[in-house]
Amino acid sequence: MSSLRFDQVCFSYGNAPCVVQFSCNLARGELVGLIGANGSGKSTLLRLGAGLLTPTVGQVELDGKPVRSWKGEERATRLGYLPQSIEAPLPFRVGELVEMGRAAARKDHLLSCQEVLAAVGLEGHEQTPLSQISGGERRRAFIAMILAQGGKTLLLDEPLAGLDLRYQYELLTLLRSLCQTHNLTILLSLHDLILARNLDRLLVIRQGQLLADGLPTDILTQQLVQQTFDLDPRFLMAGIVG
Ligand SMILES: Nc1ncnc2c1ncn2[C@@H]1O[C@H](COP(=O)(O)OP(=O)(O)OP(=O)(O)O)[C@@H](O)[C@H]1O
Repeated sequence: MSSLRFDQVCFSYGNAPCVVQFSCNLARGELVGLIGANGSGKSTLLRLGAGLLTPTVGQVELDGKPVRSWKGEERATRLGYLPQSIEAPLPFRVGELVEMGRAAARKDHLLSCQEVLAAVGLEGHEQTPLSQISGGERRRAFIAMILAQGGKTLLLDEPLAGLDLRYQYELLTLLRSLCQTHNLTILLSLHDLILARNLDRLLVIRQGQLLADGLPTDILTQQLVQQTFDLDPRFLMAGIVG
């Protein structure tokens, strides 16, 4: 059974179509990247996956049931969602944020507070106010909260944005090991095609439609990248495509 399934999903903001007949199955244990130009619909797809938006047509299923039919706490124990923007002023400390994630977790949650903070490189920062850490550190604190929540399906909107190279690779390594050892399903949007080559599978979208779905080494061709981003064919892509 797939963990998350999009079945012929369409979505419009008002009269403007944003997602067009999008279908895919995400299996347990997969670390999947979502690639596309600005405005192509990545965040919208992740919000549909999290049940924060309702498809105009089609269905999104989480663990075999329509995602929105899982109620509040039940959904929170199954699914973690990291929004793209986490700018809200928060009068909390790092440890309190992580505890909020744990409050939603089941008894058999995956990782302790200490473990998730160590995993994102914020050990010893439990008492630090969120207002006193950098943007990249704040993103890592939110990722720690989502890991503490213990859901088996994670939808992460640009989790690597604003992280320096070390933490980008450390976070990817952590996410990969969670997929392998705890059978998590992770769908994350990203813009860096070199980092994307480290994922198990990529979904490439253009104007809300699925252009390609497969292994990074198979699908990241010069032609696909040019089509995805409307690039001038003379643009040099050494190191980006396989
Ligand atoms: N709340 C909204 N109301 C109306 N239109 C929206 C809304 N949110 C997004 N859109 C539009 O839907 C389209 C897809 O937006 P979305 O944020 O899903 O793209 P994205 O691929 O995540 O972009 P980016 O890479 O810039 O984050 C864009 O044209 C955007 O303007």
